[in-house]
Amino acid sequence: MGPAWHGGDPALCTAVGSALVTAPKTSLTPPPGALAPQRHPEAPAPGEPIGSHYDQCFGCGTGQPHGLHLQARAGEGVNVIAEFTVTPDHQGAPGLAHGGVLASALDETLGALNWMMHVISVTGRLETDFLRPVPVETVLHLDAQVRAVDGRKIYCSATGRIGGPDGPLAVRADALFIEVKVEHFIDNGRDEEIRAAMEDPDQVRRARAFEVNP
Ligand SMILES: CCCCCCCCCCCC(=O)SCCNC(=O)CCNC(=O)[C@H](O)C(C)(C)COP(=O)(O)OP(=O)(O)OC[C@H]1O[C@@H](n2cnc3c(N)ncnc32)[C@H](O)[C@@H]1OP(=O)(O)O
Repeated sequence: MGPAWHGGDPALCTAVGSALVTAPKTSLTPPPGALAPQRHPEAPAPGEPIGSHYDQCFGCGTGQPHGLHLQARAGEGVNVIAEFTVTPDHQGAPGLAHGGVLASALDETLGALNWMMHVISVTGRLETDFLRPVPVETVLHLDAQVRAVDGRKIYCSATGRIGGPDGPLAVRADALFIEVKVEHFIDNGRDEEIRAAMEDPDQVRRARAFEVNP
């Protein structure tokens, strides 16, 4: 039997060895009817730090010893700004950051946009361009913004520059985040961590802040 083409369109499918990889269900370009993003009235003020959403998060958790310890701040629009210092723990090639770590930094910065809209969303798709090598001890200046919203789909982009906020572009990403309910985590997370999170008043407060979305 031949491959089942995605949506009947052969151009959307790629055969890789004996496996079949279907192209993404949605483009990263917002459709014509998509709406401009709205900054939530209770979003943090411009420049205000956006706290960690979970202290064990690899991207932003203060209690995560192996994490990136990214600290994002609210931007003026529906955007956030963050800095990430590449350490020897983050190497791929000698003296250079691992691409997956840089993608994580972009992903985490994009995730912090949740606070600007008071929406809980998770990464559905993340497309990353690596434009320059990023040496150890570099401070990567990250900027993420929402471009458009279409129902549960949040179209967003992020950049990482070296040497300063206006420095050379080293990495960039376009992403599609999908809005979810808090049950997404409760239903899918390992019981042990879910129980601990639900017994932590700070964690419950953070989850409730996300849920308020008039
Ligand atoms: C407490 C505070 C915590 C706050 C937590 C904040 C965390 C931030 C952390 C940083 C960000 C992360 O790393 S988050 C972790 C990494 N991501 C994940 O684990 C997500 C794993 N994936 C999933 O759970 C699922 O696939 C979802 C939730 C993304 C979507 O599933 P679903 O809810 O059933 O929705 P579904 O109908 O499939 O999709 C809805 C629409 O989106 C489109 N869509 C879905 N996936 C894709 C995709 N990959 N590429 C293109 N398009 C897609 C569909 O075509 C559809 O379009 P249409 O038909 O409507 O047009």
